[in-house]
Amino acid sequence: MLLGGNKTTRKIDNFAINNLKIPSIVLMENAAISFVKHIDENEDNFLIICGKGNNGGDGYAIARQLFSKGKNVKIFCISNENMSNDCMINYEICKNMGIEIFYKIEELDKLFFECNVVIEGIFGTGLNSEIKGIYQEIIQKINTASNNKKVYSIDIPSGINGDTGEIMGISVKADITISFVTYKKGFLNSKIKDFLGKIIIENIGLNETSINHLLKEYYLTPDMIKSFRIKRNEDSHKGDFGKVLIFAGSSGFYGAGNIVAKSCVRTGAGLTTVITDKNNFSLNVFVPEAMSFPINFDNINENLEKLENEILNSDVIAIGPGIGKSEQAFLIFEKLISIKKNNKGNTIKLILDADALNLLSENRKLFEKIRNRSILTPHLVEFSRLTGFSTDEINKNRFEITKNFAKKYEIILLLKGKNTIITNGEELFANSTGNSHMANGGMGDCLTGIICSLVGQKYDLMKSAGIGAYLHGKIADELVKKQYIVNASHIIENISECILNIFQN
Ligand SMILES: NC(=O)C1=CN([C@@H]2O[C@H](COP(=O)(O)OP(=O)(O)OC[C@H]3O[C@@H](n4cnc5c(N)ncnc54)[C@H](O)[C@@H]3O)[C@@H](O)[C@H]2O)[C@@H](O)CC1
Ligand SMILES: [K+]
Repeated sequence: MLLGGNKTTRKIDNFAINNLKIPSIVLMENAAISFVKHIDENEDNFLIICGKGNNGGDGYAIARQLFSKGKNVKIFCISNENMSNDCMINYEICKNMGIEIFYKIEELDKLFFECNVVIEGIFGTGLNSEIKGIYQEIIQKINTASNNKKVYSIDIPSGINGDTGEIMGISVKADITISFVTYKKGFLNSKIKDFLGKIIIENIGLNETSINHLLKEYYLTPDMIKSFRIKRNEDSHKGDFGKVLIFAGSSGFYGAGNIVAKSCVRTGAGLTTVITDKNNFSLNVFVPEAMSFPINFDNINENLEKLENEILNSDVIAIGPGIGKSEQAFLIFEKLISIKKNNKGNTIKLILDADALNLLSENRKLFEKIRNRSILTPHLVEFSRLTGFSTDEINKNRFEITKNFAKKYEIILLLKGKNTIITNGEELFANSTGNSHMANGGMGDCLTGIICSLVGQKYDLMKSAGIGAYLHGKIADELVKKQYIVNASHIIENISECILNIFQN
C-alpha cells in the first residue's frame, strides 16, 4: 500500500488530472462513492460538517450520495466563501437537491442531538496552520458529541497533520477514518492512535500501478509480503537455500547466538553455522540443526585462517548480537567483513546488528567494506550512535534521516521500533505489525536470524528486511490475542506456520 502525505496527495492529484486526464470532480465523486460503501446500511440521520476546501467538497458529495439513497441528511456548512471549485460545485448541487444546509454555530448543538452519525470533512491534506476560532469551537463540539455518536472522518481526522501526525491545536477524535489512495505517514505517529479510530484506505479510481512511479514509499500489507514470495523449486537442495554464517553470542551471552541461529534455521536457511566460543556447548542442545565453528577467544589467531575458508563458503553473514566490544570481537568482525566475494564468485551479504553496529560507530572507516551488500538493523539508540543525531531528532524526522543515511553509506537500513522503517535511500517500507508486548530481550536477535535466513534463500536485501520485520511483528500480533507477553522463543516456534499463512492466504 502506498504511503503518502500532504505533498504526495497533491502530486497524485496533479498527475491524475493533468496526465491521466481524469477531471478532479470525478476523483471527488469516486472518493465519495468509496466512502459511502463503508457506512452501515442500517444507519440513518447523518450530520455532515463541511469546510471550504476539497475535504469539504468530499463531504458535500458524500451528503448527496447518502441523500440519493433515501437517508436523512443534514449539512453544516462552515463557510461558503472562498470555496474550492469542486467544493462549490457539490455545495450547489446539494442546495439544488434540497438537502437541508445549516450555517449558524448556535444551531450545531441541536443538529448533533438529532443525528446518529457525524461525518466530518473540515480539513484533510490541506491543513496548514494551527486551528483557532470557529474551527476550534466546532471540533470541540464534535468531540463532545462523539461520546454517543459515531464519528467518521474524511481522509484525515480534522486537526491531524497528514505528514507528521502532529495535532495542530485540536483534532477530531474519529471512530472511523476513511482515507484516500495512500496510508498517511501521519497515521504512524503513535501519539494520535486514539484520534484515528479504525483506518480504512480507499480507492478514488486510480490503479496503483499507474501512480506508483510517483512515490516509492509503502506501508507493508499482507498482499505486498505475499507478492515478495519466491517459489521453492521441487528439485532444490539445501545448498539452494543459503549457507549462513552467524557471529553472535559470547561468554555470558550464549543465548543471543542461540536465538539468532534457531530463528535462522526455523525460517528455512539451507545450512547454518555459528561462530562461537569453544566452551559453548549449549548451541548443539538448543539448535541441533546448526553447526558450530569454535573459537578460542584466548588466542583467536589460531582460528582466523580457518575462518577465512568458512567465510569463502558462505552466502550471508550475520554479525552482532551478544558479541561484545572486546578486541577479539572486533578482530573477528573485521575479518568477517573483509572478504567481499565467496568461492562461487557471489557477493557475500551482511546483516549487522547490536554490537556490530557499535563497533562500526567507533570505527567508521569500516563502512567502506560493507557498501552495497548490507542490512543494518539498529534500534533508536544504536542509530543515534551511528548518525550523531539525538533520539528526539530522529523521532521527529525518521523518514528523512533514515533515507539519507542509507543513501550515504549505500546500505539497507532497518530502524527498529513502532512501525519499523526499512529503506535503501530511495524506496521505503513502514512496517504495519508488532506491539509493545514483544518489547523484551532477545527479540532483536530473533529478527536478525529471520532476516539472514531470508537473504540466504535469495530474497533481495530490501525484501528480506521487509518480510522479516512484518513476519516478526505479525507472529507477536497473533500471539497477544491469547497471551500477555511474547518472548523470542514464542516467535521462533511460530515462524514456520506464520510464513505459510502469509504466503498461502
Ligand atoms: N487525490 C486525492 O487524494 C483527492 C483528495 N480529495 C480531498 O481533498 C482534500 C484536500 O483538499 P484541499 O487541498 O482543498 O485541502 P483541505 O480541504 O484539507 O483544506 C483546505 C482549506 O482549509 C483552509 N485551511 C487550512 N488550514 C487552516 C486552518 N488552520 N484554519 C482555517 N482554515 C485552514 C485552507 O485555506 C483551504 O481553504 C483531501 O484531504 C481529500 O479529502 C478528494 O477530493 C479526492 C481526490
Ligand atoms: K477530515
